[in-house]
Amino acid sequence: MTTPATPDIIYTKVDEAPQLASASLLPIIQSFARAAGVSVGVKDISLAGRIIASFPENLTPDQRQPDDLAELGELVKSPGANVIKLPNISASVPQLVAAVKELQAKGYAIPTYPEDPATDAEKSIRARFDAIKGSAVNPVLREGNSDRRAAVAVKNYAKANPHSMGKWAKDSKTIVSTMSANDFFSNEKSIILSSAQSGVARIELIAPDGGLTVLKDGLKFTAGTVLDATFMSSRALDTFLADQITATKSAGVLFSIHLKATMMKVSDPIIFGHAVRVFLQPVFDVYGDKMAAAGINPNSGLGALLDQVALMAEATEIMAAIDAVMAERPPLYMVNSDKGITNLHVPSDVIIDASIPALIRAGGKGWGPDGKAADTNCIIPDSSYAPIYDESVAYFKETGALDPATAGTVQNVGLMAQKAEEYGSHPTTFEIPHAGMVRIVLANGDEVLEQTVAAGDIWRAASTKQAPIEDWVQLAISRQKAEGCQAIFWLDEGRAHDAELLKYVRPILAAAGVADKFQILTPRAATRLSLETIRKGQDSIAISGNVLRDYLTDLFPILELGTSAKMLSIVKLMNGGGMFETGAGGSAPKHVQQLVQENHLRWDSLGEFCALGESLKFLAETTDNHKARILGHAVDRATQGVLDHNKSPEGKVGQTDNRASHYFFALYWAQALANQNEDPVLIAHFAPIAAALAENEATILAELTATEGQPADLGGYFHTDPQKTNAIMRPSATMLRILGDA
Ligand SMILES: NC(=O)C1=CN([C@@H]2O[C@H](COP(=O)(O)OP(=O)(O)OC[C@H]3O[C@@H](n4cnc5c(N)ncnc54)[C@H](OP(=O)(O)O)[C@@H]3O)[C@@H](O)[C@H]2O)C=CC1
Ligand SMILES: O=C(O)CCC(=O)C(=O)O
Ligand SMILES: [Mg+2]
Repeated sequence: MTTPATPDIIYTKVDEAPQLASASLLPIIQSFARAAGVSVGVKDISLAGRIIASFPENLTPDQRQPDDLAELGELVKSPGANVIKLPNISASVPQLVAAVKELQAKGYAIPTYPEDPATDAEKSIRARFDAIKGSAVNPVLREGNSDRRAAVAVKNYAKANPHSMGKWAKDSKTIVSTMSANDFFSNEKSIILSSAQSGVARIELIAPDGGLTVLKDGLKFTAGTVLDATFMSSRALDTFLADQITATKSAGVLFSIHLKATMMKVSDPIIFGHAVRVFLQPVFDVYGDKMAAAGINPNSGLGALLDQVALMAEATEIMAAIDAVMAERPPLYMVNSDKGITNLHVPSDVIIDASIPALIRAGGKGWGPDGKAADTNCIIPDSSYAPIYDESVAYFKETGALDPATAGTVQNVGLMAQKAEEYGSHPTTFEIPHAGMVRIVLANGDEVLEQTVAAGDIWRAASTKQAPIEDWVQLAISRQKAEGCQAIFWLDEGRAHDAELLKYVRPILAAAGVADKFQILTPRAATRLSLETIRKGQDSIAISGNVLRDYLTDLFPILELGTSAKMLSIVKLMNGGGMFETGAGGSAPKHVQQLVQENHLRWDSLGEFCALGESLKFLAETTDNHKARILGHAVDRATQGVLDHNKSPEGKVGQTDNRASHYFFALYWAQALANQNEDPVLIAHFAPIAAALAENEATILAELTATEGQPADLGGYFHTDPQKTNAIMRPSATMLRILGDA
């Protein structure tokens, strides 16, 4: 038996809006690529696909599917990798439970998610679900550091067509609140491992009576790794949250908590659970035991809590107690005020990297329960990165909103390779079961990074390997050289982890003779300087660790471009391949709701266009395929065409939507291929296609929009029906015929 050859380019099947967009765009890409002898394959990394792949023994042979994520995880380590990665769902428990329910209803005998696994069988099922939960995809694929920026054409378009910005009032009551002690930032310790210390290590918790619990065994560390350990005190967290409830109420603003329960999939759902519990403290004081016995876990959010309380014998009594407490509390920042969905309903609804920039873009306003915009207390318990938002809020209060028509740009070079800083993985985060001392015991017996902890504290270790750090600094040097602009390492010498990173950064810059081209500033100071720089119309490169990479590549794009969906996001894989992430944002669940209600998809595929162009040019470079190069340059011209002619999707029925935007992309792409003069075969192939697409514009657009305004049936949410999705996303028979797909 022969194994099929790996396609030249791998496109990813994901979820929600980007997957709907792919149902329209990918066949266009495949049809164009085929003409140039380039194959584009698909790997399924959707939440439903990953669940199905995890339980083969429960499924019939035709329901089973291979573990595409594992295959891709291997592929990205090979020099030939060329992957276009779209944003996928990083599932919270409520999303995971909903996806399983949908699959079960479709006849897939997937086990139910065990909230409280008791038997060995349940524990093993739970372990499989835990591997699917949270940011389970990106950390596996990101075998390289991150280069995210707005393509020049995209930035110029944003300047010429500035998006709306809310006004900042000098007396805005919006603030950022964070802990001042006993959090991850203040408790952090960090070391660089020597070669004697490398090898197998374990994490132990020692009780005051000497009893020893091994929290984790069999860890493997390489020499040169930066290893950190820190913890957040649960008692300090609860006191902080209770104080914030009081302070928010007296300030008369909205209460909001901003976390990253997806990437920080162990620590942040626990912190979120503390917020739910402290907000409803009087209810938990009276009914906590009964609620726990009914299987309620506040970490899953207020939404799940209310659903489960409704099933309890004491439902009426407890609901009345909840209503009474809520009436006394400050108003909550809302996810959807029409539907009564609060900030505390679902741990993954409010995701810090997107939520705070959206609020800053709106002039410091969040949505309240009355459906009106209001000033907000943005609560970010850990103080490691809260200063960037605090400083942004302070800066805009002082100087007014940024003007996207004149602002320069902040690009990002992010330390991301090989799960740097454990962002997105977290095999070494624990909710501490009893008081004692946690320490890491290294291969040579050294006991390091000791922390004294109490029951309930959230302790975590994070490691960052030497090779990715060195690669990141080199990437920063080459990006600064290419741009010639300001470049800042966002590192705080006073923070344990950053101080260790600087032990690598400074000598590499000095050896390359470029130390004078870079500044090293704390995140707060770097925020201020970068905002001042772009306000003057100049550019800056933010060189940051993994968490700030995530935060900054939403913050600046949302201010400069209106959304991070338009970003160019390149992952230069360390073993030589390339991964091209589309945009820097997520999977826009709101866009799916709109499609289902009125068959209009406002997802903008500009991120996909940018990634596709880069992927084709990279293929041309690595395989010396000149047709791929022509195809790639033509993609850039098509993207420019979509921008120049204002053919990006807009929000309302009757305006251009995703499908119509793809028609124009195909038209401009075909025209660019017909009008080049390097490859006659491509000209001969694409000239008639370009002509037919242009001649039939009115017919195609009419076919694409015929059912706009009416509800659309996708036959599912997490696992949509392929035929139904195809019918909705490719409704133009004329276009299918021209592309040879009918
Ligand atoms: N790389 C990845 O795989 C990532 C995955 N995620 C996942 O995505 C999901 C949703 O995350 P969330 O934080 O809500 O953020 P999203 O980025 O999905 O959505 C925030 C808002 O940004 C706008 N937006 C995002 N992408 C586009 C686009 N292509 N075109 C137009 N507008 C866009 C939309 O605004 P409007 O409503 O105004 O149109 C949207 O409501 C989660 O499951 C999360 O885990 C999140 C980040 C990255
Ligand atoms: O993987 C995730 O959950 C989100 C990733 C993300 O937000 C980013 O990398 O910008
Ligand atoms: Mg992000």
